[in-house]
Amino acid sequence: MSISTTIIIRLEIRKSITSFGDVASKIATAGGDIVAIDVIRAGKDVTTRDITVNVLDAGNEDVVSELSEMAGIKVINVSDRTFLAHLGGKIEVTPKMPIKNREDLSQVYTPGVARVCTAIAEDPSKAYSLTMKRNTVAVVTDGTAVLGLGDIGPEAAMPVMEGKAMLFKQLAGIDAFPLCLNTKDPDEIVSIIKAVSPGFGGINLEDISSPRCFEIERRLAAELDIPVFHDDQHGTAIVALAGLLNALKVVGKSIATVRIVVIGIGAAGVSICNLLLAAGASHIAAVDREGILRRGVEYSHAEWLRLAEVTNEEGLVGGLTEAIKGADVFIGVSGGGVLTIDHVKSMAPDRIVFAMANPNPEIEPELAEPYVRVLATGRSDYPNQINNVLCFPGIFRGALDCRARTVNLEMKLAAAQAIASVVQEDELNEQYIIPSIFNEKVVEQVRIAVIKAAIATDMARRIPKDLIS
Ligand SMILES: NC(=O)C1=CN([C@@H]2O[C@H](COP(=O)(O)OP(=O)(O)OC[C@H]3O[C@@H](n4cnc5c(N)ncnc54)[C@H](O)[C@@H]3O)[C@@H](O)[C@H]2O)C=CC1
Ligand SMILES: CC(=O)C(=O)O
Ligand SMILES: [Mg+2]
Repeated sequence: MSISTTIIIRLEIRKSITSFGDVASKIATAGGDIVAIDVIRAGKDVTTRDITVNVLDAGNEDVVSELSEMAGIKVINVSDRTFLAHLGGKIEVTPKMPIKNREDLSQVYTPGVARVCTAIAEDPSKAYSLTMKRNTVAVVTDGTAVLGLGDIGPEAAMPVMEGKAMLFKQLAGIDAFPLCLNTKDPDEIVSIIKAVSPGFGGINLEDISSPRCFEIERRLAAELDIPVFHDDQHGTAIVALAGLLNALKVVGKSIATVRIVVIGIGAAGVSICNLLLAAGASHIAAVDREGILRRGVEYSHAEWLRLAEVTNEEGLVGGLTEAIKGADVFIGVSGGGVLTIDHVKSMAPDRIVFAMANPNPEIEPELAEPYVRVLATGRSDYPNQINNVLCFPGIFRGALDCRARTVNLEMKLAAAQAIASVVQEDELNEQYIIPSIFNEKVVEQVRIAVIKAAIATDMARRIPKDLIS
């Protein structure tokens, strides 16, 4: 599947030779979709226009080269809106007050700042009130499992981490810093994160490949007293559970009895299986490259050995083809194109398909749609976007506000219920099982649910004013 993108083509059109109508039909024939036209200069014979065109990546060159070959047309420039949005990066640090004079300077900087430093040295917990710590999260990656792009390195991971930081800020008011590490060694990653942790209220691990991600998260959670949350594991699992709870209501089935196939038993897949089991699922087939996980096989991967004990109670042998036959639910967190139409057709009636791999889902939505009752992807350009962005802003807002020690199972289950409950029963339908990330209720409801669960399980170190009863 190609990813559509928007390009802006600046053209000179010599009116005595060709017309804008000819240009428009050439763009359409080459597979482009005109979304905006701006006149830059209108001369007697030559007009200059910026034409904004949606194209499939693969078709990008076709549109431009076809235009270049037209008589009376000169292509001046082509720019890609997505790349333009990334020029110089997407985030910056902004001071909360201006430094206008010497008095301001001596307050925010030396000598005044020294008294504040001394106060924190005497009582380190004051870092929460006198520094940005209480509202700040590190978004840490080693660039090894960036979206479904794989091990593309720490520099190439930056745009995703900057994007996560933007979402933290816009959706939950949290200041998040991307930290892209030039090491894949779990010992080194743990020790770097521990060393930088004093300045942060929480650690969001992102796009660190499995199985290293499990050990890294476990060690950090045990050794740090701030929440450590691997977004690809738990954020994804929480949103998948929320979507599934609502999808099951739409088709009138129960989580305890449905047969669920999860493919891609990496960071996201392991956590999805764990959370679905905790939420009452009892028939899960977990499938990876070595086939359906089953008891008695000596997997090198500790999480697979553990999952093999608690899934696939039927002892199914084989791969996706065998697992999906008669299944009610497919959840994909593997890679693009793994699921075929024949797989989908072999499922039970009222099929639920969550094809969540990014940027390309396990099956093209247009192909699957005629055969499924509920379809969701991880992308923003189709209905039912099951993406961890519905979770991480709210879960960290809640965890930071109650100064949670960790994010435990109860808090995760509460977050999933909260996301699901944003869609009211009378609004639920096949096309609307999960709220939009722009639905303002999401972050607030997740925050409240997470804080309540943290208080109930003794994980909260303070109760925010609005929740003191
Ligand atoms: N929609 C969402 O919110 C999220 C989606 N994802 C997507 O899920 C995918 C996996 O992400 P992670 O778990 O972080 O990566 P990961 O690298 O930890 O795990 C991927 C797993 O999928 C397996 N896999 C890949 N291709 C397969 C195939 N053809 N058949 C069977 N197994 C296969 C790999 O062996 C590996 O175990 C990526 O495409 C990612 O973009 C991940 C997190 C959130
Ligand atoms: C959404 C996300 O975190 C991922 O695809 O890795
Ligand atoms: Mg991710």
